Amino acid sequence: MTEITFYQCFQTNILNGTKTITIRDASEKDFAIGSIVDVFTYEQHQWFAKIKILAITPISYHQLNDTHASQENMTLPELKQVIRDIYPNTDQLYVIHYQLVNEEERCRQ
Ligand SMILES: CC(=O)Nc1ccn([C@@H]2O[C@H](CO)[C@@H](O)[C@H]2O)c(=O)n1
Repeated sequence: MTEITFYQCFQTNILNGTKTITIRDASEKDFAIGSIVDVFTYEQHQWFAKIKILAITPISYHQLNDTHASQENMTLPELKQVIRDIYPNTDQLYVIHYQLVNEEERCRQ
């Protein structure tokens, strides 16, 4: 998998580095660790960044804690609500840690 989409409302937090994880279901758990992935908005499919996949860790919904919330730049209740809205019937989730790839790093490829 070489691309990922995010809801447009998260674009600012991804670009300013305050959101450093995303939590997805099994359909999006198969990124290669260390790979660089193009990031698009979900709504318009507009490219806005490249990220490097650092780690992918299984987690169940009830294990979500304040650390995950702060890595999402949300409160825990906000995060749990967002995840329930996106994945209403899924308990098995995956935390994807990523790092924004800047221009310099991109040119070193
Ligand atoms: C657009 C699409 O296909 N799917 C998703 C799925 C999740 N997310 C965000 O990841 C975090 C945890 O789920 C929260 O910040 C979510 O809003 C997203 O932006 N887009």
